Amino acid sequence: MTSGRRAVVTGGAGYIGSHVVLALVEAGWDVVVVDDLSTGRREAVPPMVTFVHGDVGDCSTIEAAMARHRPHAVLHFAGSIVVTESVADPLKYYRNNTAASRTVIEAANAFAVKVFIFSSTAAVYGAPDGIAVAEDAPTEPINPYGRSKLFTEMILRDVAAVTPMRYVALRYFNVAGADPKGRAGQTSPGSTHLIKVACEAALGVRADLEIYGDDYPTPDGTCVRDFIHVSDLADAHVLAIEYLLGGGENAVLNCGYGHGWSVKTVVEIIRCVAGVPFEVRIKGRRPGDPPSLVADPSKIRSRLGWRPKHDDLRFIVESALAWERTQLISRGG
Ligand SMILES: NC(=O)c1ccc[n+]([C@@H]2O[C@H](COP(=O)([O-])OP(=O)(O)OC[C@H]3O[C@@H](n4cnc5c(N)ncnc54)[C@H](O)[C@@H]3O)[C@@H](O)[C@H]2O)c1
Ligand SMILES: O=c1ccn([C@@H]2O[C@H](COP(=O)(O)OP(=O)(O)O[C@H]3O[C@H](CO)[C@H](O)[C@H](O)[C@H]3O)[C@@H](O)[C@H]2O)c(=O)[nH]1
Repeated sequence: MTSGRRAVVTGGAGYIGSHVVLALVEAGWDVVVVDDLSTGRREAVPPMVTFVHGDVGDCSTIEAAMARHRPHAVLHFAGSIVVTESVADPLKYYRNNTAASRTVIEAANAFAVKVFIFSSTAAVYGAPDGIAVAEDAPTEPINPYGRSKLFTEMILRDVAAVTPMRYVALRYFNVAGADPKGRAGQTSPGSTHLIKVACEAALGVRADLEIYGDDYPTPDGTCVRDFIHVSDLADAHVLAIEYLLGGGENAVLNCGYGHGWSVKTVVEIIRCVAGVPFEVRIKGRRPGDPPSLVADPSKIRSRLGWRPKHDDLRFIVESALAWERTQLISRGG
């Protein structure tokens, strides 16, 4: 049964958005997805969810969706997400992440939406020291992707200061894994994410895995990241909406578990869980990669009461592998 509350979810046909849509439907929300399918898939949107095909950077598209559906909340996932691409084509990122977000925020405001949840990123911190980073750490992004998201956080802060809109910007660390019930997973074509790529290598979809740099100032020389299961992240979104509806103040919150794993360790765990010794090649550093990014998650725990259920890298990998196997079967592999 629905609660009569409606959410517009931009980018809801993508990896994270599709998991959040499932969580919202389970929480009783009516959901409208607006997505241009540039990296998302129509099949990722469940049948009970309204789908609008269009670019959220186009004000007539997003305004029409707001006018028609009059949402109580907007969750804004749509965007471009590849750090190296942002280095090569910064204008794409300032258009699709900053300018398009401005358009979505403007449309939400025009239709008096009071609750706005934004997909931000740990990339806003740049290259912090190896210690877990809290939200009040300096924001000094080292790539256009991180800057394009930080600008949107700034727009939100300025707009919320003079309107009734309230927002939560969630700074995701490295999102991985798939829905434990097998209903959703990562499908973006040509994904560059470590766990996705390594699972594809383990299943023979790719010839090998390249490790980008083993000369970083980290314990084993490879980069360190804080991997969060996508379903725990989805739960954080539902809690963030409830928090704002309950009168919570604007907030910027880290989404991570608070411990880091090196690229080499992740690869070893994937080899072990998959039971296949796929080939790994050490390559040079990838442009835009910080050595270490680990969250201090104290604030999201205290502010939202968020308690992750899947803080276990083996479980994350198992769910990602299970999803990849279903993709192989559906492709007839
Ligand atoms: N995956 C991660 O580890 C990670 C980490 C930090 C932040 N994020 C952020 O989370 C959000 C979702 O990321 P994801 O991993 O699900 O990526 P994704 O590529 O799977 O999803 C993005 C979705 O947005 C859609 N989209 C892109 N531009 C659009 C536009 N202009 N209009 C309408 N739809 C558009 C795509 O078709 C896709 O469905 C992004 O904003 C990303 O920056 C992701
Ligand atoms: O084939 C690969 C893929 C990745 N890596 C390494 O694995 C680490 C993680 O890389 P990912 O591409 O999986 O993720 P990023 O840390 O680059 O970025 C991810 O998390 C960020 C926040 O931390 C951003 O939000 C971004 O959208 C999201 O892609 C990096 O050191 C990268 O060099 C490899 O060695 N080989």
